[in-house]
Amino acid sequence: MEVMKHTSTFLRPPLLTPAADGPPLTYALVVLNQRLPWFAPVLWSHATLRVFADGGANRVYDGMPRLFPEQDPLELRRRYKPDLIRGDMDSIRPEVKEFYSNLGVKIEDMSYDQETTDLHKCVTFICDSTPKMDKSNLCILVTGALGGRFDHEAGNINVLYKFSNIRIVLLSDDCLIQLLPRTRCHEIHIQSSVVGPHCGLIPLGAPSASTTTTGLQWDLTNTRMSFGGLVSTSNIVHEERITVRSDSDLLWTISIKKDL
Ligand SMILES: Nc1ncnc2c1ncn2[C@@H]1O[C@H](COP(=O)(O)OP(=O)(O)OP(=O)(O)O)[C@@H](O)[C@H]1O
Ligand SMILES: Cc1ncc(C[n+]2csc(CCO)c2C)c(N)n1
Repeated sequence: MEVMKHTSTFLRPPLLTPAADGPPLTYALVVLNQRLPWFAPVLWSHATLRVFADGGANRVYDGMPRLFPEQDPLELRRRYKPDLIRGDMDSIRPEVKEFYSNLGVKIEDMSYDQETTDLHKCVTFICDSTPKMDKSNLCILVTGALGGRFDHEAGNINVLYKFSNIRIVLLSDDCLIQLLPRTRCHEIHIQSSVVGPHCGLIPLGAPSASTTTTGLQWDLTNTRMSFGGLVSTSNIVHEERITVRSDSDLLWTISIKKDL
């Protein structure tokens, strides 16, 4: 079975990122409508495509001047200009919409679609603008995806399952989540300066009859996992390299260090 490697190098400034830490990935950033994390500028500098989901535009407009209080707010807002604003446009403020529109940013009102979330709409755009052969190197980073309203959180996690062939990382201030598809063996390289030690493995889509891990304090060996049975929470990374193999798709979560 093919090995899929995972790293969190996107949380370190690009200049500090070692070249051979993992597969060379192309990053896209989606900003959702929750408070901008303080490491958003680092994610921004890794990304080659940046999309604001509806009210996510307000969060960058308000949040960047808050993160850099000594800098000119107008200059900051011009610098952190997205490639697209997409969504059903019920949350972006009129003056924010006007500001980005005047900068020439395309603003796509998709209010005709009340079946899919704004995150789904943004991920669809990123996939559509990435050539098929490059999709295996694509990694979509999503800020504001966790915490807050539980229906939104569940909807955001559902996007991981809907696009299970794409690397998508959901981020909050405190942790990140990604899907480990059952079709691969997984090697997770821990950058202990930015993530850990708390982690978890969660069989959210379906129970697992057999999951095996290495590198964790509480490793699993052909273990059954399910809701109502065992779910691995508050586990601890013990080694720099974690391996996971399962007969079911699993959610991997790891804490983000407070002071990177
Ligand atoms: N509290 C939250 N927790 C997690 N994700 C959120 C939260 N609020 C917004 N999001 C994410 O940001 C996206 C954009 O949110 P926004 O509020 O702009 O539009 P919306 O989806 O129409 O929300 P609402 O249901 O509040 O009208 C949402 O689709 C969701 O993915
Ligand atoms: C069963 C069901 N539940 C909720 C919605 C509502 N909804 C789901 S995604 C979305 C867009 C949010 O920007 C909205 C309004 C629906 N369509 N179907």
